[in-house]
Amino acid sequence: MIVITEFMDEAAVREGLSGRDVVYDPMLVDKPDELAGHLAHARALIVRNRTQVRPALLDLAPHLHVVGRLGVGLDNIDMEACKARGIAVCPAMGANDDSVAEYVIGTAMLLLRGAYRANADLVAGTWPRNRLTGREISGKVLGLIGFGSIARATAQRAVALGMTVVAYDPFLTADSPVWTQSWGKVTPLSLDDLLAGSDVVSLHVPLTADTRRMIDAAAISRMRNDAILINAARGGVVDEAATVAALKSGTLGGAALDVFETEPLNAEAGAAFADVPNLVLTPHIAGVTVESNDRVSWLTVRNVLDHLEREQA
Ligand SMILES: O=C(O)[C@H](O)COP(=O)(O)O
Repeated sequence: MIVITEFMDEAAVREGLSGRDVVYDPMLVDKPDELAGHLAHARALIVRNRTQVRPALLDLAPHLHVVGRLGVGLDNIDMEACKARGIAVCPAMGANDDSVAEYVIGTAMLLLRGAYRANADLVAGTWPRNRLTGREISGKVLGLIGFGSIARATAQRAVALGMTVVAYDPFLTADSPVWTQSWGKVTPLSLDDLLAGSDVVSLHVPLTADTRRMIDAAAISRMRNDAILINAARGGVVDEAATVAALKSGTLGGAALDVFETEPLNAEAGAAFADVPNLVLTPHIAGVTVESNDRVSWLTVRNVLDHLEREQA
């Protein structure tokens, strides 16, 4: 049986998994008893970021061979526990790169320009033309924290728009070939230099013990007062309270937060973000577009079926 606990492209389920024994319920993640019943028969499990694939879940799935991840973040999956039980984990590598890259560029342009802030004024009949003289993205410095494939897709777009791109990635040496791409160069920098010199800082790191709260009040204080911070990586990498405080005091120019320490953000946690200036909030959709959902879903179907077929051979 293939058990799918969160939403995916329905055509990929219907056509890609036709003839298979499949349980597909986009809300199954929120029905633990039902999920436990299905896990007893599961040979494959397909999840997004909410299903916690921890030992407690794995104990309920004695026949599990493979976990298909409809995305690339693996912080909801205990990789060691899966490895110890011989369960393969297949992330949808590369399939949502373009979606996240477009989100980063889109929110950077939106926040630099400030052009979204006029509706109430225009409706009220005022004409705040001078106040809304925003900034261009061309000529600005984009600082990428982490330089994996999503960051590279973002850098390519930024270079095409006339930005200078710098990046901090402790896993890459200064002589790595990745800094010179066919579309241009990216300059490796220390984290401090990147924070101090970037107009837009975007995060592209997984959530680990090393990256938790890496953008805290001290890191934000190193950034320019007019800088834009974009977190489409994972909540927990950015200190939310420090970001809100900096936006309110004007020591940070703007922020786009797509991911949060607690997801889904409930009304109580959400209240902390009410009336914060120059803040764009989105519900973890940077990696989810119509197109990426299609790519991610079909890639995951292929990954899971390939794995099950290899096991049977
Ligand atoms: O990790 C990812 O790739 C993104 O967060 C998208 O995955 P999700 O749809 O499971 O959130």
